[in-house]
Amino acid sequence: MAAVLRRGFRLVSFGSSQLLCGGCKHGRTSSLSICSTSSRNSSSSSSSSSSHVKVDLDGSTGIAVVKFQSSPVNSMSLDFLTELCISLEKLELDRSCRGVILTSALPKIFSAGLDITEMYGKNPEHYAEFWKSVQEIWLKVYGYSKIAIAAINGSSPAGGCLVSMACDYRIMADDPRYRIGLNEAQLGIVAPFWFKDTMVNTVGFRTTELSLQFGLMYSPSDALKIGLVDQVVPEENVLSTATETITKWLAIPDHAREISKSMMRKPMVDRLLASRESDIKNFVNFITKDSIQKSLGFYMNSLKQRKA
Ligand SMILES: CCCCC/C=C\C/C=C\C=C\CC(=O)SCCNC(=O)CCNC(=O)[C@H](O)C(C)(C)COP(=O)(O)OP(=O)(O)OC[C@H]1O[C@@H](n2cnc3c(N)ncnc32)[C@H](O)[C@@H]1OP(=O)(O)O
Repeated sequence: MAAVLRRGFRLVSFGSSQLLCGGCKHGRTSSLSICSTSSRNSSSSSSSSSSHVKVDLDGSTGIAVVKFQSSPVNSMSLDFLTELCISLEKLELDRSCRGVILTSALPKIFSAGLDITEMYGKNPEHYAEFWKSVQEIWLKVYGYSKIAIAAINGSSPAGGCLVSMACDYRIMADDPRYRIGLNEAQLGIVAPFWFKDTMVNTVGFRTTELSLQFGLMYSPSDALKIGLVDQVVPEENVLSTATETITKWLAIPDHAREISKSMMRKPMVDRLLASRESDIKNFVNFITKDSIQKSLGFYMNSLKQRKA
């Protein structure tokens, strides 16, 4: 595992094509992975669990279910992102896994997006490390060589929406109280170019333009209308529909699907890989501004007051 973690992003030759393969490099991975528990049975199915992520791999189907379990709202902290990245990397390297379903173990929430407390009141070094882990999860999911399906069984703002969009297919629960979208503008922050491009590639330019400027959050039925999700189903059917869907994808020869995916996504992945450092600098400059810190503080208070 340590060797896997030390390795950076690399290109794997596959016939005449090169596929993307990410590496999760946080430098703080070993202590996190030591905390995880895992078991493997005779049919090569396995389960593992760490504090934020639970993984069940069915060796007979090749399908892994990756559940977010970070109470109360699956906000994406540095630890959460690190664990998720390691789990996905392990599955990517596991020959018995052919596809993953990302979903939540918590009721009503897929993910509350990036953990705002990681972007508030900390020092620039922390912001840089955090942003690097955000880049890594996007690079990992968007450039994933295996099939990735989002089973969105709750609200999914901002970073939650980004991770969903980075998957190959999205199935959302039909509860009208749930919302999904890139709402950054409502927090007084700005989605960076790779968030924006991921959305453009999912729903098109005009819809993204309106969504980003207003920080729009969509109900499941509206998300379906604009193509932000591909299917809306009763909540109790989200996981079974995701399993049926991934089974259809599994009928396609892996190499043909992988190369097709890489052909579509590699230019965007390469763009971020080429500008990671400047993107981190932009983020740190932006997030350390007094006015932005003030907006985030105000937003966090409003979340707490809404509850009171
Ligand atoms: C031009 C240059 C550009 C450079 C780039 C610059 C900047 C880009 C920067 C950042 C991009 C960020 C993307 C993000 O993901 S930001 C996060 C956006 N997320 C949200 O807005 C979600 C906010 N949360 C909610 O709407 C609700 O909490 C939710 C619907 C998810 C759940 O509602 P519910 O009623 O069940 O639960 P609550 O009582 O509201 O929350 C419980 C508890 O959790 C805390 N919390 C909620 N969300 C977050 C979060 N994202 N991070 C941290 N903490 C969160 C909430 O405050 C409650 O805490 P407590 O009161 O119990 O202490």
